Amino acid sequence: MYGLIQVAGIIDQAEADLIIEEGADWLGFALRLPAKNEDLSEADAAAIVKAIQPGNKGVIITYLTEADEIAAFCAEIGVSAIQLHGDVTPAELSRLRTLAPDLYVLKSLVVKSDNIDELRTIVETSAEWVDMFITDSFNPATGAKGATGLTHDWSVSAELVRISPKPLMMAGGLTPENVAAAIEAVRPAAVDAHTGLEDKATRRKDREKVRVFVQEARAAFARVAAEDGRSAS
Ligand SMILES: O=C(O)c1ccccc1NCC(=O)[C@H](O)[C@H](O)COP(=O)(O)O
Repeated sequence: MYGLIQVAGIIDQAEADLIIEEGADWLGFALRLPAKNEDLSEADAAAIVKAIQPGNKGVIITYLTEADEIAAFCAEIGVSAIQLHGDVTPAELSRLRTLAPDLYVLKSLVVKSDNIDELRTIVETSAEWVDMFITDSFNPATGAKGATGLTHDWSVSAELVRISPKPLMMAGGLTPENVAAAIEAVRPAAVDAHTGLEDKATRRKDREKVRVFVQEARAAFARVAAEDGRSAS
């Protein structure tokens, strides 16, 4: 899987439609967060997921950590992919693989100023049960691990791409302006953005920002694929 584009933080059906119309692949729904500050209800997320056509995919983004609860929640919402942002142990990831063998599992690697060794260990101990890793940014001021709008040290993401046996999605402060440089520097299999695609006043996705983000990402993936002698999906 190479050249995938995810847009996260879907608020409603109109936003999901806009993102698909502008060419993104996967839609991320942030649900069951620790701060309980979800942007939409679980019922609304389930209805949007149900309407997604083959070729696109709905992904739950969550802090759940228990395999039984994760598998049951995915079945309830009707998704076939989950992005785990909490501290899920390798044992729970292994149990999740047994409980839901067809579920596509993304595991976050939250980059801080000094935690590369910890992230390397997560990759080594979890890769067997993960389909894709996602690097993201930590905000030391708030403790937030996602939707921070902050970039992190891209050399850390690039190192994780090099050592991971599984593909890596890159996130954290990506925008239409920096996504091409990020893909060229880090060489991830996929990219994800949330706040960098929002209109600052309304906090809703801005069609032009989504359009340019997708165009810039697709062009950069194609350039990197050509350089590396592989084909972009
Ligand atoms: O998207 C959220 O609302 C969210 C909330 C809490 C944890 C993670 C969350 N999202 C994970 C993502 O995939 C975001 O798109 C990613 O953090 C990038 O966000 P941004 O830096 O705003 O582009």
